[in-house]
Amino acid sequence: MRRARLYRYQVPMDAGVVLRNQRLKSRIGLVVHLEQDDRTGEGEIAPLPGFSLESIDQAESIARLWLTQWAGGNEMSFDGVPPSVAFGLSCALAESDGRMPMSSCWQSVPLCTGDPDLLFDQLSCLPGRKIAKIKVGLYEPIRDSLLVNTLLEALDDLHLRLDANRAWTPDKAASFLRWLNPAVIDRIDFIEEPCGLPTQSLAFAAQSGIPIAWDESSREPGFTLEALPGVAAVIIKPTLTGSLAYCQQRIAGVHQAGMLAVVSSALESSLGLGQLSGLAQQLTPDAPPGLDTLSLMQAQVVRPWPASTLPLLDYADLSLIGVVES
Ligand SMILES: O=C(O)CCC(=O)c1ccccc1C(=O)O
Ligand SMILES: [Mg+2]
Repeated sequence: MRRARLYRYQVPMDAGVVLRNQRLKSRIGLVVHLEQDDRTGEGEIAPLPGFSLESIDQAESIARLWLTQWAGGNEMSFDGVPPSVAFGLSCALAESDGRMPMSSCWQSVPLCTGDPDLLFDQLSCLPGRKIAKIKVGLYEPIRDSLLVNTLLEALDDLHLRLDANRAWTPDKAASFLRWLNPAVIDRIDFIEEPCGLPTQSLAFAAQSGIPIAWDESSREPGFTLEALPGVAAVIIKPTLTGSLAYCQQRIAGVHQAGMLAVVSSALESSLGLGQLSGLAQQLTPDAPPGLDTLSLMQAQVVRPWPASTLPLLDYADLSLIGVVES
């Protein structure tokens, strides 16, 4: 017996969540619940506006077609299925086949908003190497340098990941560097996409000695996985990448090229974040994932993230939008 249920959730976001210059008022996604005889599996399909090429409505109709075929007993593939749909469906399938790693540590690199006291609290919960992430490039570069200096000078075992999301011109990147304390530079693990163009980011890495990581670039056509000088890591956002098998293959490729693969959130709900946590534990044990985005939402969905105090939406709180069975 195969049965699939498809649900839609809508969760309000915190007022300040802006993605690519567009305010994200609420997060809309799908939850798929599969049953195969006595085994079940769940997955989340949540295309991210401004990042995913597929819309939520397109994702929904493709998921429906796929699930109808699956429930009819067909052997299924993810060829041509958009990334968010392929990722969510493949996670649900892997769970129902017992192939999905379950999270046991629920770890994430904390996203630091600039309040050092808050960061100290978050870091005290992290076992092992102290590492946090800061978004840069939103204000003047000097403000970013001074914040990085302050945090790294205050905590001598802290390491930082920075994320500029391509915000800097080469001039701005240079002024960031000018105000940075040279003594703390070696505790910046990497900066994601400092400049508008990949070639400018590579030049920044060479000039500054700060390793860079590819995020946006790694999902652009024509990108090749190679460890260019100064490139330390590749960010993998599974919802923007594809099926579980494809993400695994991608991560293996990053490792083979000699770089760090870092699993990261595309603002999934607590359900998807929990699965990403388990995947990261299994596939990238040496690189703590970037999953600290749940606090941008006002509720959790179906499965709780243990440390979160947000209210939990149950299946009864979601809209059931489809059931297919064999
Ligand atoms: O990577 C993380 O630590 C958090 C996730 C994150 O930064 C992010 C989440 C959604 C869309 C874009 C981004 C980004 O990399 O800027
Ligand atoms: Mg980024």
